[in-house]
Amino acid sequence: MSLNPDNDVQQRVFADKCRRLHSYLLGTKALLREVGECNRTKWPVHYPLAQNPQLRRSGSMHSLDLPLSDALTPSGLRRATTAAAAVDESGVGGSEARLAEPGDLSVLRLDLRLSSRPDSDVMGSLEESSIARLFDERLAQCEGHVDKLIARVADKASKILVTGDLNAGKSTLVNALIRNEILPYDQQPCTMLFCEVLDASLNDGVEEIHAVPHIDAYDRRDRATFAVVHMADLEDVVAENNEQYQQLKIYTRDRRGSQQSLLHNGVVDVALIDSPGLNRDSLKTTQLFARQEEIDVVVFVVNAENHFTLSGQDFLLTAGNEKAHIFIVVNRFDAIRRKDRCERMILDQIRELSPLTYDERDDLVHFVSAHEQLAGASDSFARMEQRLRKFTLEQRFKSKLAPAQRYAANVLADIQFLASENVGAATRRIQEINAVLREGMPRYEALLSERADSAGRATAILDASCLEVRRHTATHLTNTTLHLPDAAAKVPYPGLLSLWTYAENVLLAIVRHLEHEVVECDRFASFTIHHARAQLDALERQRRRLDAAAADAHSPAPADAASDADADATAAAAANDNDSSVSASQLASVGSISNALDTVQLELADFVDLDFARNWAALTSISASASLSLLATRSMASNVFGLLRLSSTVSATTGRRVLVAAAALVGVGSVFYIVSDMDATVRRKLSARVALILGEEGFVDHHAERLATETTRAVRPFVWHLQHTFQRMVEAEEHRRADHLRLRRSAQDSQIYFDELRIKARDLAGAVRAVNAGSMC
Ligand SMILES: Nc1nc2c(ncn2[C@@H]2O[C@H](COP(=O)(O)OP(=O)(O)OP(=O)(O)O)[C@@H](O)[C@H]2O)c(=O)[nH]1
Repeated sequence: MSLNPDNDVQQRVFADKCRRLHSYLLGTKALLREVGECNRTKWPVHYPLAQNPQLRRSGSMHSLDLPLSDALTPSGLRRATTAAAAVDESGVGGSEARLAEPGDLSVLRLDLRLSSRPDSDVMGSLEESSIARLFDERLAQCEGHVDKLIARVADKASKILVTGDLNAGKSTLVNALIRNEILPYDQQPCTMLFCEVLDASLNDGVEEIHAVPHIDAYDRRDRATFAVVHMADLEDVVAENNEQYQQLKIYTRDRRGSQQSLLHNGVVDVALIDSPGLNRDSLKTTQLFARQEEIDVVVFVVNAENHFTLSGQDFLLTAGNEKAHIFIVVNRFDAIRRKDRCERMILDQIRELSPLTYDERDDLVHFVSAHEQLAGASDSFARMEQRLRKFTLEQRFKSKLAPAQRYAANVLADIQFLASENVGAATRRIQEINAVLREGMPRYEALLSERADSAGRATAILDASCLEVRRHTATHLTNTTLHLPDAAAKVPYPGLLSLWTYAENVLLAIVRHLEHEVVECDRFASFTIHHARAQLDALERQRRRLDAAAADAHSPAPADAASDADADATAAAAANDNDSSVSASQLASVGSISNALDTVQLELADFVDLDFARNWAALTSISASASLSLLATRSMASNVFGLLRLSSTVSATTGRRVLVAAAALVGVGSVFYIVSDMDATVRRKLSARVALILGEEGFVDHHAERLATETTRAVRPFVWHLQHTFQRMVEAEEHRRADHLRLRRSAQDSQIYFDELRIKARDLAGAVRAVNAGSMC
């Protein structure tokens, strides 16, 4: 039977609101998941530390003055002044500072109860990554809660959780509400597990008690999922559960009609859940905190003799995150002597803890005696019962949907707030990166130009050194081969009898002289190499100064100091290698001279010079009477043939005499000349032969090329080293720039993402608000 003539319409409207809210809750969950994904993989969500007043004053936290920040939580959606805020103002919140400012977070606030310091101080000491991790956990919790809300909105039944401090009279109250003393009660704490009281019609009309070990697996039609408890055993099971059962399902019958009964009311299935006292133990209390999230209506029972305990305050603050309205029953009021004073004090507490409940205190706060009601009718109890019925059945939006709407709105407000914060953070990041890139550009350009300049100069030093060594060696050794007789002339002539030894000594002296001159050329090459290295060292020092300046600009740590040292060691090793390779090459070259000349064998021709053309003057002085026709010839053989021809043209006797005399004269003169000029002949002939061999062997070109190559090998590692280190500097700078560009790209993406997120959250919040405008305040 309907409570209202328009009941069907109301039911349809309510069902439509359920459907819409259900879909918006799914949207809210999707946004939470999106933010979590972004926080984990793309951009650790910047968590505002605005709680610290000093930081806020310094302007280093929220950038509320950013262009996009005007799109912060719309005033209509901004959560009502939270109970948390009230706690801060009153100071009854203890040492755990709560958010108090309208721009602060509520649902997504990281509740760090690590110490007695305010949250902001704790946050300040945390790494950004730790905050991101904590925030991720918070998002997951929040998503879990939204899941529960989705289930609650989808569930057509209404659940009323009766909770409060130990011994406040919760069980007595439930009994009074169903007019059946089914739940055990006692002066000492006795409720050890959740007892859900349902109408027997939900169990096919059978009054029965099911003890459920695993509530998620419970199925009333499957006896394997519960144990039936006899009425006589109920007290024992409730009082001494020993964790055997998670919950009792008590199916009972309220003999009253649907107009009076809360359980079978003709509108909606209702379950009354009696719970263990709040401060029984921490496990039970935690379960209770978690349980209230699945519940539509919380009836909070306060012992009038004790007022609100700390656990009670804490519970109300937590529940207040989504339930703006909490039904409060101040029980055992009969035991209070100064009722007005008690009432005033408790209402004062409620005003601080749940302002919206306080605003509707006539409907939501009741001072009763459940005990008296059980003993007989009580007006105050009847009034309370009637208001609870109304709150649960007629104001179902307020009791069932409004908490979900409020929670979703708070989540969406938090997302908008965080999105704006992160748009600001991303904008600041982009500006910082732009500044760094701008400042770094001249340095980068200078580095590029310095690298090009140094590379050009280093290559020029190398080329000039090689050219110099090649030219010097070619010139020097050419002169040396032209003046070999001068070297031979230094060998003392021991006389005709030691002529052979003299020739050997001359040959040796020529070889020694050549060796000496080659060594001279090597020395010149070494000098040139050292000179080139000194010039390259100067360039390297200049590069290091540049590197140190760059390192100063980027970080206090010296850039690539270790790797530079390695590179220096490599260059030094290469240089040493090349030093030794010069010496080895030098020895090899000297050896090669000896070997080439080893093949020079002394010959008779080295001692006799028959070239009369060149020796004509000497011969004429010795044999002035010789026939001029003989002088026209140029070789010994020609002389002989000339003599033979001459002898045939003169008369026999005279001619023969003259010829014999002339021949004798020439012969004696020639022999005398040959003998007297034999040392010069040896020097000349051997020098000429050696020069000829050296010419054939390409001696000058070989050494010019060899030393030029050696010079290149010795100098080039320094050039390479310089180029390499410059290259590394440029690459390091380019990596830094690439990193900055990547970070800027990421910040730009985040800026766009969070701006879109803010708009999505704002639109969704508007839709959530529109489900039942006015129900959220
Ligand atoms: N004077 C008076 N006593 C009451 C009232 N309601 C309950 N009691 C007594 O208070 C004691 C505790 O009542 P319970 O209903 O067991 O309280 P509870 O909050 O369920 O206790 P736990 O579940 O153990 O935390 C019992 O002795 C009740 O008889 C009341 O309105 N007035």
